[in-house]
Amino acid sequence: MGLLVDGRWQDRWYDTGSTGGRFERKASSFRNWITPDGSAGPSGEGGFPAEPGRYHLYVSLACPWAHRTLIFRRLKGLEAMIGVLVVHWHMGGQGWTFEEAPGATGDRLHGKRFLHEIYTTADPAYTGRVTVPALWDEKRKTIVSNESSEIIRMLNGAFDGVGATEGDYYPEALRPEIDRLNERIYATVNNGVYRAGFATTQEAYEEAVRELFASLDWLETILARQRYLAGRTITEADWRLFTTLVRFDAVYHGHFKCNLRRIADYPALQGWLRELYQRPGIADTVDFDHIKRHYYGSHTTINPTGIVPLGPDLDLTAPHGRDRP
Ligand SMILES: N[C@@H](CCC(=O)N[C@@H](CS)C(=O)NCC(=O)O)C(=O)O
Repeated sequence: MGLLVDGRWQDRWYDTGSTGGRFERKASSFRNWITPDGSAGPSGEGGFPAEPGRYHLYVSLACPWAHRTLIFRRLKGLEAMIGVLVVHWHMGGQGWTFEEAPGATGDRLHGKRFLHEIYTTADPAYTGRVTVPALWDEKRKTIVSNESSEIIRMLNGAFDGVGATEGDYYPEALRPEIDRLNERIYATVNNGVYRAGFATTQEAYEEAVRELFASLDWLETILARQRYLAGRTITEADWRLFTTLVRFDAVYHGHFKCNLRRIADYPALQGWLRELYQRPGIADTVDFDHIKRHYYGSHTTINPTGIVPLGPDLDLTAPHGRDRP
């Protein structure tokens, strides 16, 4: 685990010393947008038009943020238009690597050994963390974006004119509601599990866990009365929550000590989780082997032995019982 400083790799764990033991996630650095015609998006510069075959996603199958982008690539039928490169599940002293492993692809595009070499190809003087997902432009040889929340918006809309599957997961009419849901879910659930797991003081840990379970209780009440988070239609808000909850009982409950309750203890959340998991093509994007080995094996400050637990026995293929409008 480490980061790049002026284009040079340094092996360092997160610094929580200056923040009272709290883990604070840094903002992503590459913030350009693919748009239908290459005009500039909400941030960054223009020049990234939607073109089949031009862009590739660097992902880890373990990572919930990268998982969002794999799901949107599948939902929008972009498999033939956007390539995928999968890193090895272990994140060690050199960060993410392209070492061979079942389910990893290696760097078929550039033949690099480490993901940080992709970042320095994009920007030789890059300073910052080397994270997945990273959306690569093979034409301009740069990273378009390494911010998952923005990559899924691009995949949702930018390729519609060049043959993407129909479907809008961020429809105009529901945007205020989706934004409201995302805001709380990001802070207390998606990032909340990391704030709990990477906390280095009791106080910081407890604060994160209390907020996390208050949010899960709130989400349970929403999903007990309606099928999806924003109502009758599935939206981006559901998929963003899905990638955290599908990992919850397998890793966050044990490894990150988020153990007041399991998702299996929440009837509505569990049914909703199963329903999303059982949607066409989604189970193929979930790799529990990479997920468990990555978390338990890579975070040596939390789990020094690197032992990966055998359980739990998850049953995501059981009937979900949510066939109502
Ligand atoms: N805000 C980013 C976060 C991405 C992120 O933190 N990915 C993790 C893997 S789950 C990573 O690559 N971490 C490496 C590091 O922090 O050095 C996004 O949503 O795309």
